[in-house]
Amino acid sequence: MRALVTLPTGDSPESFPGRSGNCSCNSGICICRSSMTIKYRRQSISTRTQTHKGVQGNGSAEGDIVEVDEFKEVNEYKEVFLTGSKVNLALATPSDAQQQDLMSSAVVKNMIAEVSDSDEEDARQFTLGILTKFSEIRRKAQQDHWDPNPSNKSKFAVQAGAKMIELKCYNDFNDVGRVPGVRVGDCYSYSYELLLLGLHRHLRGNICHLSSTSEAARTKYSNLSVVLSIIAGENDRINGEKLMFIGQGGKQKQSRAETGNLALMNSCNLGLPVRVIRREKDTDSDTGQRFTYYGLYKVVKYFLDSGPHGHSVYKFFLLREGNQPSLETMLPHLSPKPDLSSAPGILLTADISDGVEQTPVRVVNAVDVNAPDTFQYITTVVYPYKNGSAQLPFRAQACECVYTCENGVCSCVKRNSGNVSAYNDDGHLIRVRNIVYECGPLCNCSIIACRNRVSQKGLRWRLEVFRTMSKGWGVRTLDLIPSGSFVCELTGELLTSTVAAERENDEYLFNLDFHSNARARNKPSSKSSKGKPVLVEPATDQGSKAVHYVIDCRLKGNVARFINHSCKPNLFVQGVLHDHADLNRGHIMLFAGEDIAAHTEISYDYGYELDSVRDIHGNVIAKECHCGARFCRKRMY
Ligand SMILES: C[S@@+](CC[C@H](N)C(=O)[O-])C[C@H]1O[C@@H](n2cnc3c(N)ncnc32)[C@H](O)[C@@H]1O
Repeated sequence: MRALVTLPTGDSPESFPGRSGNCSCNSGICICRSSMTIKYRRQSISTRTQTHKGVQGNGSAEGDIVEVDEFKEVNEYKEVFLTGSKVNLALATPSDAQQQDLMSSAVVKNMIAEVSDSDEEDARQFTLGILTKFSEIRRKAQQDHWDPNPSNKSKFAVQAGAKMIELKCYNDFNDVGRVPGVRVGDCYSYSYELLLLGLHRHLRGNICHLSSTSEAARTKYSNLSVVLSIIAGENDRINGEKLMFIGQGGKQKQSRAETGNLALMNSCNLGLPVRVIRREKDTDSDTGQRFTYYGLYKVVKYFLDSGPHGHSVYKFFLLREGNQPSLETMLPHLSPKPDLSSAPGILLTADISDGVEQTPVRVVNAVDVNAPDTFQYITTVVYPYKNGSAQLPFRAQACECVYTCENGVCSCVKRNSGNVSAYNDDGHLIRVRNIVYECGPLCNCSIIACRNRVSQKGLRWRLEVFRTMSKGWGVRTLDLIPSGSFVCELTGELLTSTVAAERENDEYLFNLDFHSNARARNKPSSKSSKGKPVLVEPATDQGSKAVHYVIDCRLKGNVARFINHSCKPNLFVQGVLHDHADLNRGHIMLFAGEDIAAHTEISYDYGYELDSVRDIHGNVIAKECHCGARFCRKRMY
């Protein structure tokens, strides 16, 4: 069935659809089903407005650091899963007998917090909420105090981290075991992120431990200091399930059995799990490094050995615990050249684009024996042919800029509403617009250096097509994608709706709804359901008779053809013009609506209205939705 790609319907800041929650929005009308959802929606409005210039409707100026109540959504999750009675994360105080067990190295059960699926989902949302808020405050600080020196970027993280702590927007989970909401394979760029999530509570030290005088140590761990987490760096040898970790000290003198080393010895003797985070160099990361959560390990032995600085050091040998997602599937970079024959049913192809994309797109199946249907992989939209030539849309206007394009100078940038670029200096879309004008093939500026060409440079993030349990194929990201980043275009054959109606299979048809949006825009007095005026787009050079267009990506398409619908999507659609000027045929670009953790399925709202699909007799056709979102509508249409 044909999906209506939900296009932005106004330049009002609330139209950042990745966070639309329980609202279904179409053609400027949003229906929100509960007051709670409306509240969430309002919160996402206010957090997004941080990057806007001028005074917002709620009276807060653009430069304001977010107010405390904007963190309510995050803190509400926190209340539910951290302090609510539903989830018992805290271990009960052990009886004497239990303490004996602890002391005799018995495996401590319950250390991997047993959390139900729905509570885990709450915890996940809480976790992602923290990351999103942190990145929003950090980006805002960076934008306000622009500093061209990349090595100074960390100071904005420090400011943002301090602000998050001041606002009490962090996870205060402070115990041994798994942190709910954090998943194996999650990647981070900043040590502040680890701290705010409660994953590793030290900004510099590699061993994070509970002190022996802490409440938890006194009640659960026999007055012993025990380790919560360690960061394994370059000197530590990690081979998937096995880790040789070098303890503290050993630089100036022999390392001693104290502080972190002692806590690791205690964890070993008590048989307690330790969270392991791997630190690696990563040139793609803002900080030049990446932290990846590898899961829970147990210290199985320790010994004194010669260290890299000539003094003896304590070395700890750790083994990964069972019952955790396998590292091979969660961390594909562990096996850069996967051997297809050794993993039948898991890795089907290392690159479904067959080299056409600059970043390979893997296909994996851990569910059944199916493989994706064959299709032609294309990176740009294909236009229909008539009388032997492609029916190309109107020519785009071009700028005369030399090298790069700046606000107030470039004629393409100026075509955007407000006369300013839609992107910030990091190339993130600042907010959703009716349409974004980028520079194009006729422009004079440099294809590489121009900052107004964000969505035409192909795939940047590692995406993976995977077999879902109930939705066929889906797409997940293998990288953390920051909010506002361009993810991919939806390519396919561009057809008129009349031609598309004759196509047999309509599962991969996407309506381009620019026309109805344009109609809404042409009524200056029209109001969205929230009472905000819909902004009027400047007059366009499109023809008087608008045609409805549809993209069919079944036979020709790209990775976007596998992206599923969600009632709480993490992507949103932004129409972009760069190589032509026809508003009815804008490029369908997908952007991240929030920080998307690695290994998360990516999704957008297909935009169906319920009961809008009928058979030839007029009977409603319903299709179940399996997006699994907390407030799923239960039906796609
Ligand atoms: C464009 S395709 C998406 C990729 C598709 N899952 C596949 O296997 O190729 C759209 C189809 O995917 C399925 N789908 C997408 N999102 C879904 C959801 N939330 N619940 C159930 N099915 C979904 C529906 O069958 C829909 O018609």
